[in-house]
Amino acid sequence: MSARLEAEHVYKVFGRGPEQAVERLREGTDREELRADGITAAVIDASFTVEPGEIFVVMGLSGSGKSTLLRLLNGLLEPTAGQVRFGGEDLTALSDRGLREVRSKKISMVFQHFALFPHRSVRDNAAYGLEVQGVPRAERESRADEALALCGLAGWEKSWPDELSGGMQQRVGLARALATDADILLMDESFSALDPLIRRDMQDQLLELQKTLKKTIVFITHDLNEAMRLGDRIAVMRDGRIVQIGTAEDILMRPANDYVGSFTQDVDRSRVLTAGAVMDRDVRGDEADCDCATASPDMPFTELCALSARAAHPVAVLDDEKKLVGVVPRQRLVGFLGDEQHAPGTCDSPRAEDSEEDASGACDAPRRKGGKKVMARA
Ligand SMILES: Nc1ncnc2c1ncn2[C@@H]1O[C@H](COP(=O)(O)OP(=O)(O)OP(=O)(O)O)[C@@H](O)[C@H]1O
Repeated sequence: MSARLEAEHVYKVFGRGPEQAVERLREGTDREELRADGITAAVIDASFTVEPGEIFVVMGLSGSGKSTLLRLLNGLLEPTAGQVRFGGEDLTALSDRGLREVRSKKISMVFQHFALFPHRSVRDNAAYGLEVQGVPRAERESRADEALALCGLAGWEKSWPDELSGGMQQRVGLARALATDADILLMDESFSALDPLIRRDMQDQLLELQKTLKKTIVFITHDLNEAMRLGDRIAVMRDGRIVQIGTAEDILMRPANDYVGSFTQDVDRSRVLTAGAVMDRDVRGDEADCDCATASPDMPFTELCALSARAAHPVAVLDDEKKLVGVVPRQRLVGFLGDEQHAPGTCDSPRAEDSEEDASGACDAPRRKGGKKVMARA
């Protein structure tokens, strides 16, 4: 069973007088002023909740505080102020023994450099966390083999790490984390050392595994594309502070400030946006009621484009109960592919209505409400 992970007003300050430094930060002193005094505010007032089964990505440039935050979450570092709770239990209040217990049984880490033992077989590497827990050999080997199979490594159990490619070695790292059946997976730049194609493959594998495992995952990365691909939600860090928490669409379409906006400029929007994000929600009730193909809110942008190209009118977006929740005129799709952060403006020209229909095949709409055509409103 996964558990909720909560950080509440967490600070981590390195250097002399950390508690006083936190007070100064609370009073408005900025990080640079503290740095001039030889004090580093690595994490400043971080608050968030990671829900069970969620992939929560922490994204930021080098030095923004990601790794420190991760070490606070797994109890390797103690916060200077604030609380980290895991399944409701305050990690900061645990004894050393209690903390070790939580760390070995409930939290698993996957690192960037695979941290495999070269003189242990793949199976023994995958079983390492269980060995630390004192699980008997036969059980740990069968659990390790199961985890390896989940990660696509069935048949490699007896191999040595150096017989495996980088991507496969990282799969062993992932299998080791999964074998312990920990509730929380903390992944620190886990795929950053891999070639782009293998990295993408690992991202797919993680997303696929997560569909059934539903772990609580915190994934650290400096790559926004990776963050957007993996994260149910993304926290963007800058200079120790979390400057925005949101879905990929929130970050892309409603960046909290120019800093976040500047990150999103190179993002391939077509990979991130969905029908729900781009649709016009202002449905008026005079939309087509025909047999043309419709979209669901989570339909990927590229699929929506294909649908729109075949449609004679704006694509209707229906929810699970087949209720109309929005429409997507073709012009709107084009607008969202640019770097505009807002929906395209309204056009009052009566000719706009015709242009969409002219550009594509006819709709044989047998049932148009009140005999009206679908209106292109954007
Ligand atoms: N043990 C420490 N003692 C002093 N300063 C530290 C310590 N650990 C981290 N820092 C400082 O805290 C700040 C945040 O570092 P952190 O490693 O958390 O950033 P990061 O975003 O993970 O960067 P990177 O992606 O390069 O690992 C940096 O200025 C770093 O120098």
